[in-house]
Amino acid sequence: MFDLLIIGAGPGGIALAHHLNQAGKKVAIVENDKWGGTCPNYGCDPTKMMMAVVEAKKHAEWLQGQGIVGEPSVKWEEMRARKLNLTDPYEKEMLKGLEKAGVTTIYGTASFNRNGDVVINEKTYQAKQYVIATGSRPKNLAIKGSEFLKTSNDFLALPHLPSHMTFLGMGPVSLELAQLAHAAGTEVTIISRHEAKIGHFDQEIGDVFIASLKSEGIEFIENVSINQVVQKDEGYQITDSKGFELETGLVVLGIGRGANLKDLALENVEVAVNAHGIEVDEFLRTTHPKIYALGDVLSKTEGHLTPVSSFESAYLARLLTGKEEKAITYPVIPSLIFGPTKLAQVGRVSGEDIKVKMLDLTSWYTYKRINAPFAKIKIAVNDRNELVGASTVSPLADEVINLLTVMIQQKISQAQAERMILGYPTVASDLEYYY
Ligand SMILES: Cc1cc2nc3c(=O)[nH]c(=O)nc-3n(C[C@H](O)[C@H](O)[C@H](O)COP(=O)(O)OP(=O)(O)OC[C@H]3O[C@@H](n4cnc5c(N)ncnc54)[C@H](O)[C@@H]3O)c2cc1C
Ligand SMILES: NC(=O)c1ccc[n+]([C@@H]2O[C@H](COP(=O)([O-])OP(=O)(O)OC[C@H]3O[C@@H](n4cnc5c(N)ncnc54)[C@H](O)[C@@H]3O)[C@@H](O)[C@H]2O)c1
Repeated sequence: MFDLLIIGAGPGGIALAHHLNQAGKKVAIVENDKWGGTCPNYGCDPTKMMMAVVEAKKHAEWLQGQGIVGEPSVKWEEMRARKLNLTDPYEKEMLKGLEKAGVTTIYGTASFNRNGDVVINEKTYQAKQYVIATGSRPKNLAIKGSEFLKTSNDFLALPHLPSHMTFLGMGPVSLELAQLAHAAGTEVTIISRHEAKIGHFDQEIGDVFIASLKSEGIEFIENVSINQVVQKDEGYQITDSKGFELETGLVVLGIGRGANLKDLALENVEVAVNAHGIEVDEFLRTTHPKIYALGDVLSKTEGHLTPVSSFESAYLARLLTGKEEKAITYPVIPSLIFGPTKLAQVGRVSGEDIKVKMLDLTSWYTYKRINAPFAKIKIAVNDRNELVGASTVSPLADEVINLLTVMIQQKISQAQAERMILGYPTVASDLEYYY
């Protein structure tokens, strides 16, 4: 009998396995695909490894005629080979790490039986407690020809790109993958079923991000709901019910992800789920007394992101080893969309009780240095002049948003920011001038 059996070896499940193993618990972890889960195999890591190439190209282009001679170009096949060499070994390293630490690893699909035990490859396993960390999978569209639609996993596995590609949806998956394809020479169209608006991001700042992609030549089509995909000689024809038609080499889905529940047989253990995933209370407990859940598989508003899964696994490790008694409370969580120009947001940037200002940063030294064409920030402070939120778009938005996240979390006011000395010239040395 194990102390704990974890289903799903993504960032959430693996971190929890290590935490509890180090605490002396007898831990088993089950995986039915790649050890490490979505982030290192199909998500964050491979996409950002490729994005580094696209960023390098753009940074060189921005300095063309100012010292840079010649225009670099991106080759999909080489960029993909780099990803294969650098991120594909993660899977084996993750498995080795678990085995070396003494965690029992089981390869197979886990499901619960009516006794509340877990069955894997027809063998039954028992544990004192179970954690479901099965993550999510891409949603498909229920339309005619949906079998021709590709997922983000399929996109990353393409040996070559067609001359034109279409991305459905306007979330981070479409907006990031579209940039990879476009930089490698493919014409790209992004189709939104509504007006172009990026999820929860501030509309004004989001519009600047969209403008940056449009300036590259990425096409945006709004208010179109595709209802049919038909195979053609050299690709596909997609249509809607109002007469829209587009011929394209490939159609990639970026319309969100749904919780991975299908193999778990949760009906046998009466774990409550809704349309967005598993329901848990503020201690990450499901409706079954021995079963907890964490990560992307949860129905939650905090964001389905790697650091959120990791945060939940650290909390659960403390809870299950008696080091934590309180309910989980999340800190402010930044969200990002990557590219040579990045979009990032944290906290609140609208509301009656806060002061909000917009700064155009393109003339600031930090951005002039790299000749960035798009750089803006919206900053919100409360009546004590403490930062409560920010939304920003620039090539350095990833670094800026993390610094601002720390400042919001620590409730740092302008007076306190002025008393710090930070390296110059960097994004950090701009911080005190944002207030
Ligand atoms: C293209 C893309 C880019 C992304 N980029 C970023 C980014 O830049 N930053 C960021 O923070 N997040 C990003 N994400 C999101 C991030 O990958 C996820 O939030 C993160 O992987 C969630 O971790 P998890 O452990 O909850 O689940 P997962 O990583 O999904 O792991 C769950 C694991 O459980 C396994 N599993 C499922 N069912 C069973 C079963 N019945 N039995 C056994 N095993 C099972 C699955 O095979 C999987 O390996 C991206 C996602 C995608 C798709
Ligand atoms: N940089 C990052 O942090 C990053 C990068 C990639 C993915 N992710 C994570 O991966 C997950 C999936 O991302 P995503 O972009 O696929 O999903 P998303 O939910 O963020 O965005 C989905 C988009 O598709 C649209 N949409 C939904 N249903 C549709 C339909 N039936 N027809 C047409 N359009 C539809 C939505 O309006 C939205 O614009 C998210 O949790 C995201 O946080 C994060």
